[in-house]
Amino acid sequence: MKMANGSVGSLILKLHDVNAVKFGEYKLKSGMMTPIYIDLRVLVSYPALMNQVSCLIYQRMQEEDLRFDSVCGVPYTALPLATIISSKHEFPMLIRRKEAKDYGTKRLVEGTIHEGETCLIIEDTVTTGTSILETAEVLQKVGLKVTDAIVVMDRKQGAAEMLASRGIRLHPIISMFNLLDVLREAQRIDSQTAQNVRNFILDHHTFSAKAGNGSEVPEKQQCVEKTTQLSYADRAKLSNVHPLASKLLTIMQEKQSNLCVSADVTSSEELLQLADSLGPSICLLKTHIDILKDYAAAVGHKLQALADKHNFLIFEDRKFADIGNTVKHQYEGGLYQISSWSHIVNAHVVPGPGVVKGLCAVGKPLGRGCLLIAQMSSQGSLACGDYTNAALQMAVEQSDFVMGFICSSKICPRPEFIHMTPGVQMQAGGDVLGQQYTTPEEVIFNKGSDVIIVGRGILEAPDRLEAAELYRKMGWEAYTKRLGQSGK
Ligand SMILES: O=c1ccn([C@@H]2O[C@H](COP(=O)(O)O)[C@@H](O)[C@H]2O)c(=O)[nH]1
Repeated sequence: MKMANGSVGSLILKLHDVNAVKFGEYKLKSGMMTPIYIDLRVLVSYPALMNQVSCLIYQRMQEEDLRFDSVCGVPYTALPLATIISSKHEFPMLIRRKEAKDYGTKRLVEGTIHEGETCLIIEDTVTTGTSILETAEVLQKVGLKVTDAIVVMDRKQGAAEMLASRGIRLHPIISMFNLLDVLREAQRIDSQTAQNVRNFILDHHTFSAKAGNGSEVPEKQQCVEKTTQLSYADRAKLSNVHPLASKLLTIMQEKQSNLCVSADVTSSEELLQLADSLGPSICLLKTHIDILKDYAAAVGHKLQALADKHNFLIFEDRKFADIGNTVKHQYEGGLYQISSWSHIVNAHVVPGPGVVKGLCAVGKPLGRGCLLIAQMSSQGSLACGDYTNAALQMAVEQSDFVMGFICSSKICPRPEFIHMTPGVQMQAGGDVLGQQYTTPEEVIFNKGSDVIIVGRGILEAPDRLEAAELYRKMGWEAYTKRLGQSGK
């Protein structure tokens, strides 16, 4: 959330005060049962709150520098919000009728329409995003463009992804996870309630990038997608899982380790010594081979031997980011010949799908896999929002080679994808160059990721092995807690 968390935080507490946020068992419009219900219809009874929400919406328009000619609230709850904003800031407003009149003008959109102009949609709450889409389609039918929508509350169940697939950017004021954090911090809810809701949200993502629609995922499919409660072992057996992802999940289960050590050292000897000593504690060894001052071809082969000896995989954090033809050469050739020794590599999605196609041409015949960088741990990272959604879509489209993501939290409901999170230390914080740290518990338990990537937290510890074991145990405990069982 770019906005000052203070004002959003105070709004969340006030919404809770007026019973606009309810915990219990509720049925959504779609029939889906939910442990949390957001009812912003009550806002009309609280004019001061209504004004606060409208101000935050306006603030968001300014921050995002949104360009539009008119606003339209999705009927009915967002109508008064759009009206206040329109009146206060003198933006022309349009009203979408839910049903056309059968007399008079029979219009579906009221107000003066100038074909080709852009209309900004305002909505109160989104789950799937279909209400926004329906309104957008009506506006588009009368010749308007819709590129953006602002929503007060995003339940984080797939609306942003669905709308992005239809060319509409979603700008939420409050996200579900933000709401849970604020209510939990203010002791309005207990940690168990927060976790139940979090798991529910993570497990009930409604957008299927392949289907490309906002319709809710059928109940049967949802069961398969309850990733946070599926064990690594169960996920390893899924029929559509990438063979290397299956191997990694099996290793994780066998070694009770979701720890990837980031071996950011500059001498080959130290790298190999690290791989040998920490090997029993880790599921994955991450390298930056180009920081070695003394690389020789033998290093890759020795790493492979250690990976076999200790049963871990190797992940060269090369972050490919060029056109397909170039990355092919970078992956298989040059000094490092990465494809010959590294099981996993990763890529930025900025070049488009060609980067994955290029890597796949080299890596797939060798049984290698690729992670897409959907988010980054560094402060001010641009890998967020639509960019993250684009990475997700690209992964789904090339899932024969893409096995997961580098991300800060679980971003995809599909259990065949592995989520790996860097920027992990025992305590939250950061370094002077913008790295941001969260704890193993936060990453695995709260954010639903699968693998913690730890570098300096281990490398700078007085006893690296002891530190690695500590991280392994913390990561594993967070995972078993998430599963709701111990030690499985
Ligand atoms: O978003 C990202 C992507 C990659 N990294 C890499 O992970 C390690 C983190 O090292 P620490 O010492 O634990 O900070 C490092 O190799 C980065 O290149 C990342 O940090 N964030």
